[in-house]
Amino acid sequence: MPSISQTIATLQTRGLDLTDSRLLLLHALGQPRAGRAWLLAHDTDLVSEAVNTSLQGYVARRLAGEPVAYIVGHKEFYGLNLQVNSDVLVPRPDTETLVDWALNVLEPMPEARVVDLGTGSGAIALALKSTRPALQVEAVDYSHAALTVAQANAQRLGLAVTFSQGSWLNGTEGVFQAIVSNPPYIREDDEHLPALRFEPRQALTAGDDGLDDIRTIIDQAKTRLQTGGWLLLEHGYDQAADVRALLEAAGFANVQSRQDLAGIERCSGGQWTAPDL
Ligand SMILES: C[S@@+](CC[C@H](N)C(=O)[O-])C[C@H]1O[C@@H](n2cnc3c(N)ncnc32)[C@H](O)[C@@H]1O
Repeated sequence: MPSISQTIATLQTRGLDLTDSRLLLLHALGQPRAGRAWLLAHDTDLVSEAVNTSLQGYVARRLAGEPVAYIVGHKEFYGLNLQVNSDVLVPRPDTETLVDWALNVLEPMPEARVVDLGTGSGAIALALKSTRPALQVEAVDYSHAALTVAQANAQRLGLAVTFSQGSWLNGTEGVFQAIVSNPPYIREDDEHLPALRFEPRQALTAGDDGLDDIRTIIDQAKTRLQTGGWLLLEHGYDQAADVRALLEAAGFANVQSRQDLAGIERCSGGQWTAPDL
């Protein structure tokens, strides 16, 4: 029987990166909460035949392109361990930029009412609530299946977020101090879609230019933000100028963008200062 360190080395020779190799092995070993330190402390332990059989199944799925988060059933986002399945987008590290920006604009308003549109696994809403417990956080998704995942994450983490089903702001009532969303923004003919085939299509695409949902959200937000309230949107790597133009055309002020971890403008937003329409 091979040891843990030998098994990880073998997985890497088969084309898996080190992080995925460790995550899949921990999953096969029934140690979902353990990490690199646990593996190092047990590096000479032997991997049983039964564990290895499970592991080979996981490796085959990963090599076929399935995200490792779906195989192991969880993903870390903003320091939270979120459970995920194929009903929700796998939360991306880049989306933490949007959370940082929202927390920044909400700094003077610790008890603000804020909504996360298209919450998926609940990632953004739960990150906001866990960092600022006094915020009144709501979250909407069109997908019942996604809401089931998000609600389970909220319950497990003990975070009081209000979830509702609906289409963008139609799932909510009243006005907000901030509206935050990572909506679908990929073009229907985008060449990268095949690589994302394991994730729900309704989480990914938004019309010919990828901006259909962003247009809808901007239009709805105009009557659902308190004066001075912020609309903050994640978008594609080449959409910042278009999203800023849409926000400005809709009457938003202080329109600006934020860069992701790779230095690319991936979030844009503005403040609603015009009179209600
Ligand atoms: C890109 S995913 C973002 C998921 C999560 N917020 C995140 O950042 O990981 C977009 C989400 O929007 C949801 N969605 C798509 N159309 C919607 C609509 N009309 N109203 C509300 N949510 C919608 C999808 O179900 C999906 O969960």
